[in-house]
Amino acid sequence: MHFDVNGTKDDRVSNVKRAKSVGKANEQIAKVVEQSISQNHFCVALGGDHSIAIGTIIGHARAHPNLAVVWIDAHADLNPPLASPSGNSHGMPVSFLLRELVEYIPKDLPGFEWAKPCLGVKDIVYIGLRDLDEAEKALIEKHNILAFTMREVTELGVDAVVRAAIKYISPSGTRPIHLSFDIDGLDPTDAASTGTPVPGGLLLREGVYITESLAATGHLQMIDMVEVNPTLGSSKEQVRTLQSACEIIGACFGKRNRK
Ligand SMILES: N[C@](CCCC[B-](O)(O)O)(CCN1CCCCC1)C(=O)O
Ligand SMILES: [Mn+2]
Ligand SMILES: [Mn+2]
Ligand SMILES: [Mn+2]
Repeated sequence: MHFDVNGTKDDRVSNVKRAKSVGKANEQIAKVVEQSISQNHFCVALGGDHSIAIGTIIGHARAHPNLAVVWIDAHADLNPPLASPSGNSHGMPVSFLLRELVEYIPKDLPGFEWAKPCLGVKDIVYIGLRDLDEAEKALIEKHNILAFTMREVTELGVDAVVRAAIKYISPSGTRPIHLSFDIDGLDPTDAASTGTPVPGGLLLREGVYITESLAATGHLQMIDMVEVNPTLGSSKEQVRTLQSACEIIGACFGKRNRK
């Protein structure tokens, strides 16, 4: 039995663990992000669970409806609630954001009454994928969602991948960009202190390069830096993970290795 902050029952509903708390928290996050972006701030959301991207992206889209999203992650986070193998909301956020998936979202989810999808499948691109569930593979295939897995990153190289990603989501080069950066998109050698690490990820150097390239468009508006869990791993791994997160956030503000 789980309870929310008010001590009322908050159990698994339609296979979403702690649905009410997750929904209500994201409702607040969306309000704060919308306000911050509307005041022309560059917004940094620190997590914590990747489920916060439901709030950050819906909030950002309220201020900039023409939003495009770059999702850096070992995972697609695309499981509709009833297809999730774990019931963990951090594996679901993208399914709540895509208009084409609205039919898969349970209508009666407590706390999520406010959450309306704000992206089309062409408005998002993945980089770093290497651990997908069956439903996610099927949805990516069915909706032709652009995904550069670690295989493509290795084959094409990070420069070609990020150039292709930017060309795809912002051909005119003027669309507002939201970077949702799951630290587990990086290789565990650079980010071990996270809940679901997966070997064979992006090097920190590649993560920095992708972020710098997005910043160089002049239209990167916001970053989610999520799934950082400094309670996991050795102290050395914790320091390394936090250092990597800071490097990526720093890269939002321009080149790091200035000559
Ligand atoms: N796809 C997973 C992991 C989600 C990771 C969330 B992220 O990206 O925010 O870190 C994994 C499900 N997986 C199924 C097979 C057994 C191990 C867990 C899920 O629980 O949905
Ligand atoms: Mn998580
Ligand atoms: Mn994630
Ligand atoms: Mn992940």
